Amino acid sequence: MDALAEIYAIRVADLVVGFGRQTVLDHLSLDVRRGEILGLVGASGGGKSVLMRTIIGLIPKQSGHIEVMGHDTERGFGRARASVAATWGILFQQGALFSSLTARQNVKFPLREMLEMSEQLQDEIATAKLEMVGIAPDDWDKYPSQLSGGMTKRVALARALALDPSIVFLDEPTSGLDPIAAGDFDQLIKTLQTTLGLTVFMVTHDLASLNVVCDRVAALADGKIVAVGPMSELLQSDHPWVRAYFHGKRSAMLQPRQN
Ligand SMILES: Nc1ncnc2c1ncn2[C@@H]1O[C@H](COP(=O)(O)OP(=O)(O)OP(=O)(O)O)[C@@H](O)[C@H]1O
Repeated sequence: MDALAEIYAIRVADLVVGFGRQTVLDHLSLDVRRGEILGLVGASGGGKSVLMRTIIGLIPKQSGHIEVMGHDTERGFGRARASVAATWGILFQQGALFSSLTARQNVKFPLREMLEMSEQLQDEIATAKLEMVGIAPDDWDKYPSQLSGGMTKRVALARALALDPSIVFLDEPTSGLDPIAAGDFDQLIKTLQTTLGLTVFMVTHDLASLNVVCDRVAALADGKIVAVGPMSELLQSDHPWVRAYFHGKRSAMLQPRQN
């Protein structure tokens, strides 16, 4: 493995992705360091989900280069591709739990699909993951419709962690949660980063999450990453979109009002 692959979990270089005549990502480059929590911000419809989905291979790229944990994601299908895919877990925007399966069965699902192991071992791993994300035993056999929004996100996170990935992709993990539940979820992500050494790639509009949990923040505008660095640096950025995002009317509302 080359020296850069030891530093970076994800390397995206000169990536172009589009649909028909629309170019969404226009020669975009971004490196995500191993073990960091990277927050991705950008305008609605700006291409954050497209970037995430292209990295994990759900959307084809037109050109450019993507490497995950030192592997070119394009090279080799079958076994090699499966081993790359097993290095990440994904929490989609809508939680996306299977509604006909209980919390525990949802977490068992990837174990059953990807590994050969006894039912008992699947149960043990699933319950360990549910405990890790703070779901109490009374809730393990509930169906998604019986769980709160915050619990659903936690179960979805437990499922994303089922195969012990080294990277997790989170698409707006705190959307729809009240500020207390969102703060608890942020804390959980931070704890998992430190205890498991996870690399976290997180799309979010949540200013508090960006400020509290992200080691670095990347801003996507006009199909490119226009600024990347710790939040303190992003706040100093001269880029017009980044300035508008962090210093616009809504973020100003976070400051106490001067009467
Ligand atoms: N499968 C697809 N086919 C065609 N167009 C698509 C597809 N997926 C996304 N797009 C288009 O790509 C653009 C970027 O969408 P994307 O979902 O990445 O935005 P986003 O930055 O995640 O927005 P939001 O913050 O609102 O979730 C949009 O114009 C969208 O319509």
